[in-house]
Amino acid sequence: MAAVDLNAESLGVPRKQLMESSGNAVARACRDLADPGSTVAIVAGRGNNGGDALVTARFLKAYDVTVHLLGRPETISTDIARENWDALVAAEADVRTVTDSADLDLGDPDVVIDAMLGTGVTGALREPEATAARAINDTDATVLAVDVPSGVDADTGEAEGVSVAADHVVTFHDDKPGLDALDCEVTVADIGIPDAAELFTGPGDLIALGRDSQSHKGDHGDVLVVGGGPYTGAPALAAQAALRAGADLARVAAPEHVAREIQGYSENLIVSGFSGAHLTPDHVPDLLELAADRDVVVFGPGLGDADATLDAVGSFLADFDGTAVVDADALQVVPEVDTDATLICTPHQGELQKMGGETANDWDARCELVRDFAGELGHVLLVKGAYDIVSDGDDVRVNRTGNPGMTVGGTGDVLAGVTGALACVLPPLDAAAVGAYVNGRAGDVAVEEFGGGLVATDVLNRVPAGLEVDE
Ligand SMILES: NC(=O)C1=CN([C@@H]2O[C@H](COP(=O)(O)OP(=O)(O)OC[C@H]3O[C@@H](n4cnc5c(N)ncnc54)[C@H](O)[C@@H]3O)[C@@H](O)[C@H]2O)[C@@H](O)CC1
Ligand SMILES: [K+]
Repeated sequence: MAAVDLNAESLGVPRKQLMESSGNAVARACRDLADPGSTVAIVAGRGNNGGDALVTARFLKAYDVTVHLLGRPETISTDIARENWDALVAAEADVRTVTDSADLDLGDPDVVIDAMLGTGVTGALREPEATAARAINDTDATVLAVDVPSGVDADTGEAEGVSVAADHVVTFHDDKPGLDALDCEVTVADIGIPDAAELFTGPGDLIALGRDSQSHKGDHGDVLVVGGGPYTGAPALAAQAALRAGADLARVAAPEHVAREIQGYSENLIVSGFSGAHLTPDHVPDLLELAADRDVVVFGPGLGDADATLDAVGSFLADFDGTAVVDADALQVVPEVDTDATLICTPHQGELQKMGGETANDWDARCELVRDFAGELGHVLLVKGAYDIVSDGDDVRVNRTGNPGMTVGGTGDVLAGVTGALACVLPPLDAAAVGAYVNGRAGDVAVEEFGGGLVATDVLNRVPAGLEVDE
């Protein structure tokens, strides 16, 4: 939800606007439950759940409303909730602060609006919320909960201690799985979050990458790039991109002549050479062994399409059961392979067609075709284009970052490496979507700097900027 929020904000729909819609939706539900003139007690916590109900208070002019804030106003935890509190105070609404739960006096209201805690709850209710929950449950009032009954876990429907027993819940944007288990009426309110905030990748998608300050070397991934043969730069680009995207280690396995050259490019990479000019089935047992201890393998950059190479790709994938990003010539092998591996395939339109995938001019149809084909393959697809389409056969995400300057050779290798690094720390669909987003953003930063004439290393070196969360 935090990701969707930030994406909505980047689309011009800020959180405070969502809070206004949420509060309004709760007021609507309250009007359905009680006639004008009824008494309404709002019990508000200090987070955004409370903030929603502070908005509700403004929308219930025809009712006799009292707001009980649990805690001192200075401890309200978000700016938008505090602004809504200040607005009630400025308007001389009937507001009270409760610092000692023993002082909470709800009276005998017709409706209690429970806005103590929503999705931000952790663990059992503390004081004064626990006592307040009992007080709410002890009234004869109809209890209307905001988003989730306070104390209840929105995902499981369970509570660690006391929780509010609600008659009705107005929940926002989407059904919460935990609410199905409760004995109360649930209304899902549309609060104006654009569908685009979920379909299109955005800054919110980077939240999942937040690093733990206690993290150790190796926590962020060890990536193996298998590539090179007719092309030498591609595997080096992919491996360096993996490092730029946060992997702790990047290794390359390539034919000896490529391995020697790569070692010359970058001291940051670990390189293993194998005999001959290109990959052949003879190399597969060693590669499988090398791959077994890695988090993710990026397979394909610069491998070429010699028959023996494609045979080797097939036999590698047939025996591999880890996670791999498959790119370039290796892609055409995927539809024929029966594998237990988790694959993220990164074709452009031409490669998609070579794999047997179809495309359409109509945008929606194109997304549907990618979803169906991903489902058929049983793997994640990231189809590159002006808009990148990502699907696991179920969900579809679309990425709009990037620019025409990125059609230059090598940017696809950078994307494969970035996606490989992200697949070490994110589920495959997210890794593909965030990979496309970050790679495109890196290209956007590069084009802003150079104006045009981009080369792949420009994009590669701006991957860290692509990963930066805007404040
Ligand atoms: N897109 C969204 O996510 C939207 C969310 N909205 C509202 O925002 C809510 C989430 O807001 P927040 O993230 O601020 O979280 P909450 O308001 O649910 O709770 C946060 C507060 O609860 C305290 N707290 C946590 N666990 C506690 C416990 N066991 N006992 C006592 N206090 C505890 C925290 O210290 C913090 O002050 C949603 O439930 C919803 O009502 C809406 O404003 C609209 C949009
Ligand atoms: K609540």
